[in-house]
Amino acid sequence: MNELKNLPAPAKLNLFLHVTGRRADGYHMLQTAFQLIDRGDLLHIRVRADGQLRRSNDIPGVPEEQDLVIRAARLLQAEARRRSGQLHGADITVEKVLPMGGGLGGGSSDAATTLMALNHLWNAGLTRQELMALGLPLGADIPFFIFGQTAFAEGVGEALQAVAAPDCWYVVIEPGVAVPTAEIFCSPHLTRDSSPIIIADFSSHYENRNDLKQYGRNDLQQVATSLYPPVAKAIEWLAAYGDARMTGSGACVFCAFADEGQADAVLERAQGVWTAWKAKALKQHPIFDML
Ligand SMILES: C[C@@](CO)(OP(=O)(O)O)[C@H](O)COP(=O)(O)OP(=O)(O)OC[C@H]1O[C@@H](n2ccc(N)nc2=O)[C@H](O)[C@@H]1O
Ligand SMILES: Nc1ncnc2c1ncn2[C@@H]1O[C@H](COP(=O)(O)OP(=O)(O)O)[C@@H](O)[C@H]1O
Repeated sequence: MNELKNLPAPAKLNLFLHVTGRRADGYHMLQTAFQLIDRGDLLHIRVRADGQLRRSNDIPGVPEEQDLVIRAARLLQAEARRRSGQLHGADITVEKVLPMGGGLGGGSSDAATTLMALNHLWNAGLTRQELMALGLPLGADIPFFIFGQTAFAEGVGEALQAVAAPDCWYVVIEPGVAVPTAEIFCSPHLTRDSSPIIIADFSSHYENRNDLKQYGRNDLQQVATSLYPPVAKAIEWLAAYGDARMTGSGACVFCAFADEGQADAVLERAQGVWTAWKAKALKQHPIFDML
């Protein structure tokens, strides 16, 4: 096999996100729950015999050399060469569906899908753990996408444990602004001292409830909403239907619904007001069934 088409790179939602401290290097310690959803980018990959790595399409605002997909492929190419002596190449097409700077982890998910697919196509033989470690320096969310199940995460997001979360639908609003992650973490107004929780608190919250009131909060939300008023407006609008909150460092906002019909009803009201869509919670990364 030398080609894989329609490879899924699903989005994530941060069901809650607490900032518990700051490391000496300035990076923030987090506790979060990552949820995969059934909306995402699509990748097409074809192996090249000449050892070159190329992106086959243009992504406005993301030059080829900065694309996380190409950077991830280069890391794996070097590691595979170290192990087998062979120089592999590929052409990679990325069909972007997810907004950039949306807190949906699109770039990280594209990179994770690239690592998993190329490991398979090149027969590079890295374990899942090795792929997670390879991806981490490119983005803290990449290990989660390779882990591929709903997860409780600590550290900067790389210490992962599988957890059960509600089987539900989400309505997601794209407020129409891109929020740079660094700007939120740099803010002097950011709360950085949330008390650490234990994983059982998160799990029992969902076990003991019939409603979909979400666990904890997103500590990045206050800073993001004060810098980006459309994010605040989207939360305010969606909060009429449930517990609305921001994912990651924003800008996207989401709310959980027990069934698809409820999500459809909210989407109908959003028409003409917001760019919004629904997505189902995924139990597992859809690429696992393809490789
Ligand atoms: C906030 C989260 C939550 O899932 O997701 P997004 O909203 O970006 O999707 C992630 O932790 C995003 O991690 P990552 O993807 O590595 O963030 P980057 O955009 O590379 O980080 C940009 C900058 O934000 C700061 N940063 C990032 C993560 C972190 N735990 N502490 C930080 O202080 C650093 O200054 C870093 O240089
Ligand atoms: N393949 C890619 N897709 C999206 N963004 C990318 C990609 N490669 C690099 N980037 C850069 O990463 C930034 C963050 O994008 P993204 O991961 O989509 O958002 P977020 O981190 O808010 O979830 C973008 O603004 C862009 O500059």
